[in-house]
Amino acid sequence: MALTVGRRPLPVGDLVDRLSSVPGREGRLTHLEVRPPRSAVTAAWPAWAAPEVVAAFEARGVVQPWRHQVDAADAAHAGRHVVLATGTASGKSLAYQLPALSHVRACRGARGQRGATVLYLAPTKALAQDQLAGLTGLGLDVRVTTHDGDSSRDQRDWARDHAEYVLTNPDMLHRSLLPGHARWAAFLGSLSYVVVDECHHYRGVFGAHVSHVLRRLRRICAAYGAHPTFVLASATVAEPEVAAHRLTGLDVEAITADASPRGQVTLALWEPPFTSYAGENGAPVRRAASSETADLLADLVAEDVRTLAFVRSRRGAEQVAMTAAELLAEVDPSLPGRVASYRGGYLPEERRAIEEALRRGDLTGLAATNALELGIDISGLDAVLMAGFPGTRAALWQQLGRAGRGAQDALGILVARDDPLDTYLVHHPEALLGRPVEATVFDPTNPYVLGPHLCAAAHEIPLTEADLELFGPTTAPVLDQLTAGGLLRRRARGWFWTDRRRASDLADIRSTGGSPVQLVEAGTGRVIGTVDASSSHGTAHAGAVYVHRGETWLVRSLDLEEHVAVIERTEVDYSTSAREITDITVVAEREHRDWGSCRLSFGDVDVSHQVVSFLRRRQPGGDVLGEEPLDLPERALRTSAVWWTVPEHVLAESGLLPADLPGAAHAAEHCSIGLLPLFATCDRWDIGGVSTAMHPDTGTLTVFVHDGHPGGAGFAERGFHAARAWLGATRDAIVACTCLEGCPSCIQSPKCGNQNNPLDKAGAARLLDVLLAGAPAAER
Ligand SMILES: Nc1ncnc2c1ncn2[C@@H]1O[C@H](COP(=O)(O)OP(=O)(O)OP(=O)(O)O)[C@@H](O)[C@H]1O
Repeated sequence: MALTVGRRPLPVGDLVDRLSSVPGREGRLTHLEVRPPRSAVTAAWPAWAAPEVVAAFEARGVVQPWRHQVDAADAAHAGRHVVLATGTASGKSLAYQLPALSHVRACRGARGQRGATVLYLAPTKALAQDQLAGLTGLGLDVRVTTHDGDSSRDQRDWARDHAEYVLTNPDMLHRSLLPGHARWAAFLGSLSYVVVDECHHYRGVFGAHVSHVLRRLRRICAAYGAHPTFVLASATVAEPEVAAHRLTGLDVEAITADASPRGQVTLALWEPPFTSYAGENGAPVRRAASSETADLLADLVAEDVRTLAFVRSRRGAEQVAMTAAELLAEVDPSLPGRVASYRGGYLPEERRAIEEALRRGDLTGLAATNALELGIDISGLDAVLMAGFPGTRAALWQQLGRAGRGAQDALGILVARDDPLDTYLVHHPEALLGRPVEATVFDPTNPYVLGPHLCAAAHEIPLTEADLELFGPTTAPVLDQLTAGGLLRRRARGWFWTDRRRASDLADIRSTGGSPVQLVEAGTGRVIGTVDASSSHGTAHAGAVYVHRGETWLVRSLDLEEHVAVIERTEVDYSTSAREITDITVVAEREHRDWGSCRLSFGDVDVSHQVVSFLRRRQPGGDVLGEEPLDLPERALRTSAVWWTVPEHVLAESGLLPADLPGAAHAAEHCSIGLLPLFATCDRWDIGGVSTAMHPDTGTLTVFVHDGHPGGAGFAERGFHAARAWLGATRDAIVACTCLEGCPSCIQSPKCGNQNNPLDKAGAARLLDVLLAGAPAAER
């Protein structure tokens, strides 16, 4: 029932009362969900487990394993592929470490020679480091090491020639182990287990890439006579058998009954109040989730509650930490030093130092982006703040799981951002809490993803007809395209890679869009941080304001060829936001449904984007101070989209005036983009949209929502299949919003290229009514 804070137990209920009863905070708490504690169900250690491995776990405080750990370990030991989908801190590591370590030791030669090997894959380097610490902490004589971009040549050689247990990531598998398989033959030929940890992370385009990397791994292992057992783990994956099958191509058994003990988990839903500022077009504006989170963070740190605040953007994380520190300084000058920020783009040593300070308890509060999200075992945290819904219910539980590990109680507060999705969720807790986490969405047949992996596979070992099944139903046509394009050569024995380049370089599995842009200090040449290539036009253009660890920098110039932006320290009272224009053409409709006279379609589109200018906005407040043009190249994208059209005669009968149509379509598009993350496992920034009262390709009013990745990521397709529920929720969100003309909680979008103009709230509701009137009552 109580958080342990210092030596004094602090009941979570009292804490929430204290936070919400501060004068002026009335009405902010919209829902309080309390999940009761649960006690453990244990089982006996399996008879096959090596006694010394059991003893090592016992020495670490595991008196008896939990039921699900034994079930999963038994399945893996018997050679059955298994996915363990139980909660955070439910001891998933033990479930695969027990069979893996037992097997490695059992297969040793008489003189200790390596007999069996294990490959552990994590989506981040930090998580692999964490596993390494856990494994070495067992004190067993097993040769274990990490293999990642930071490993030295000696470490890599040792891993290949001697290690029994290698901890790495899909990127290294793709770029190093698989292309260099001949050197790794002994390791891969004795591979018995492949562990895919945090497997829910492999979604969207990244998921599709990793599914092919794993198929390439299976193929190379088979060539060396190995058929490893796959163990997948995730605290937050829906339909685990389906997701695991799609990821590995194998039949996988799911273990989902969590037998670990859990403390009480309390989740508060919190909505910031309206401010006195007027937003774009005079809209009422709520207080920023980051400002509200900074207040709560300061309150919790002042109470000595160890708190992690997850903030969506890098800039937001900086701002939350800075503001909380300023607020704390007013209470006690010793407190500001107990708060810090953490995000991608910091140098690795800075990140390690902050993680360490949080572990040691030198820091009480940390504002972080999801760079800290995955599985990093920082225990003893009491509370997690989320400045904005983290995009998926899976990520929400994952972030909340950072608090209260073990049987300790935990508090989470989700602070709504001023957007349609968050507003909808804090007022519809059942949409957030009453449903299982969403299925991971990705599309392994995407030719933009499959093609480069087929080239990489052919480079590893020439492809034959027998490989077609492994890579899925679109393999044959994609191979034909690659052959016609001269990338592969067809010979009697199969498909060969004959190019001089490394085929694995063709696949950018993290979709970074190329090399990151380095932010270099003018004068000294010191690298301050990095920005992904894909976001560089919008955030590192000349004139952009960039915040790094509380310091403000101004971008002097951006060199896209050299991937360098030159920046200088400055103090300014404004922020910048880029404006982008987007155009779309239909390439092919793949599927459609008739909704009365309206039509819902899914297919391929060409999207072009260009950042054309940027706005300076006064901070605080956000008033526009001015706009400056930019000369940046257009970027083209062939991707998937879902779109809907309303024919002219329906519009004529709808009561909507022709002049209202652009604003109605635009508003419906914004709100539907805002809500798609509830139905597809994506976030708002993974998708984009275009709307028009008259599109040349359809001849009528059309609203498009498209994936933001080449070849599509599966999100728009999901929207097409869940269209009835998705567009119904869109309509409801617009109608339920209490604003008059539209606001960020319903139809205004923070990434609108047109400064949210025109928007017509009532028109959007009418348009969606007309569209939904023809929709079938029930759809999957
Ligand atoms: N049967 C057990 N009894 C007691 N403690 C256990 C047991 N199994 C594991 N633990 C401990 O529980 C903690 C969490 O384990 P672990 O990190 O493997 O969880 P996890 O399920 O992988 O968590 P996450 O999903 O958050 O990464 C560890 O400190 C581990 O030593």
